[in-house]
Amino acid sequence: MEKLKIAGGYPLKGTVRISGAKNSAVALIPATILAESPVTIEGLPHISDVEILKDLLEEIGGNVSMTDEEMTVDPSTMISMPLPNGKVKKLRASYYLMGAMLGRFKKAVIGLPGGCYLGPRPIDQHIKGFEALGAQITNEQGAIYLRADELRGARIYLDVVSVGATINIMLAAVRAKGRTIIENAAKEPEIIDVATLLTNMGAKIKGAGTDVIRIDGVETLHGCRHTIIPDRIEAGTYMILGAAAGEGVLVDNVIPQHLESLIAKLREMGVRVETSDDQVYVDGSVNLKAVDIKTLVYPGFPTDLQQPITTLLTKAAGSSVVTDTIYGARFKHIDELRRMNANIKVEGRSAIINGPIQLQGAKVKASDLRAGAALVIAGLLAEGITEVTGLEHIDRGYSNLVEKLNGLGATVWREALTKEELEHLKNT
Ligand SMILES: CC(=O)N[C@H]1[C@@H](OP(=O)(O)OP(=O)(O)OC[C@H]2O[C@@H](n3ccc(=O)[nH]c3=O)[C@H](O)[C@@H]2O)O[C@H](CO)[C@@H](O)[C@@H]1O
Ligand SMILES: C=C(OP(=O)(O)O)C(=O)O
Repeated sequence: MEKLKIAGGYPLKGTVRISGAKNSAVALIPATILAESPVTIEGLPHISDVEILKDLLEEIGGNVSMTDEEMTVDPSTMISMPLPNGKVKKLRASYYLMGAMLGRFKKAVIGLPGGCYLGPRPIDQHIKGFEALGAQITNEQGAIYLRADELRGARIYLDVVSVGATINIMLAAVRAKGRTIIENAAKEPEIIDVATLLTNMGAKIKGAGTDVIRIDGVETLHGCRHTIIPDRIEAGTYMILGAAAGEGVLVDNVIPQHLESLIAKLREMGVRVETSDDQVYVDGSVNLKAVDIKTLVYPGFPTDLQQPITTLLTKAAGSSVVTDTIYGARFKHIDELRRMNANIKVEGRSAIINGPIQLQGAKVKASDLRAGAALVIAGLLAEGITEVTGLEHIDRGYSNLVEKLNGLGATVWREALTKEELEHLKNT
């Protein structure tokens, strides 16, 4: 096991290229199960979630080859192998295997998913959707059993706007008989990306990216080639980093429209942000103003950037309130930021940040993926050396992090944990 060491205080400058979107990749890879000939996905990020999903597709008999950022999946040899335990537990998105395997095989057994602990992460809306399509579902000893004699299109109203449920229902419905209508659907760019792949595979989907999606089921789907969208959360993280410690950071391979809520907030704080077709330039060498932020479904401010922007707000003059309406317990990073001298308190679903404060290097632990991003930004801003453990979370979602940061002029490196540190981590 390793830790990340960061020598803080160096100004960041230069260009960083954004990788393919994790939250698309984790749905696109399971979606390949639905085809009957090889599917190639280009531009995948180097992250552990992609590796684990590749292994899971192989476990169910798929033939998967991967070269750098390109994965080709031949799903023709796959079988409906039960996956009650093991790697499915390692990531939240293994729940997309439910929709994809149900669509292709009309049955699936999938262990209840893991992923970052952000408070309760129910899947009742996914289950409601599958049931509406005609599946019988039981929960036995921590695994979900799904079976259908046939899947029939249905009208499904989501009680909460959920990215996961929207995609999962779409995956099952593309091979159901007749028309499915998902109402109150989520509108995130990753949903459009998955719908684009499915459409290239021969599915008939209209309305992805709006709150009503219509799907006309088809008998079979075929292989195709698909290029993934850039990761708006990775891009947002580097934009925040540029605003925190940057003297001109150019974020390349990004769709600026996906980040309008963040761009608006950075400008409100006084940061200079310029956009072009596929780049965003951020100059943070200004005095920052406090702002209030509320996370919302897309196109609102993303919950996945709530933790990183909290670190930036420690540098802003005044009192900022950050409220997470999606995951109200996504505040595990706050105690760690306090250890670094931040003045933040949590009240209910909100963090109240008082600044400006000079952060100090410390030994901190990432409890989840975006907490990790928040602590890395803090380390870059802090005086002295910061050591971040819990890298297994960061590795789920940030492709080539050390190389990208050092490319911007940071001094960051990975080091093996000592025996004492390993022992200490086991006991905390
Ligand atoms: C709307 C939103 O911001 N979604 C984010 C959420 O997606 P993720 O897919 O995890 O969450 P959903 O979009 O599915 O859920 C949104 C909200 O609905 C609730 N819910 C969801 C499904 C369900 O069956 N029942 C239910 O009550 C969740 O608890 C949550 O409060 O986290 C991902 C990883 O951090 C982000 O990439 C997504 O952008
Ligand atoms: C929490 C995240 O991922 P997951 O839902 O896959 O745990 C995230 O992408 O911020």
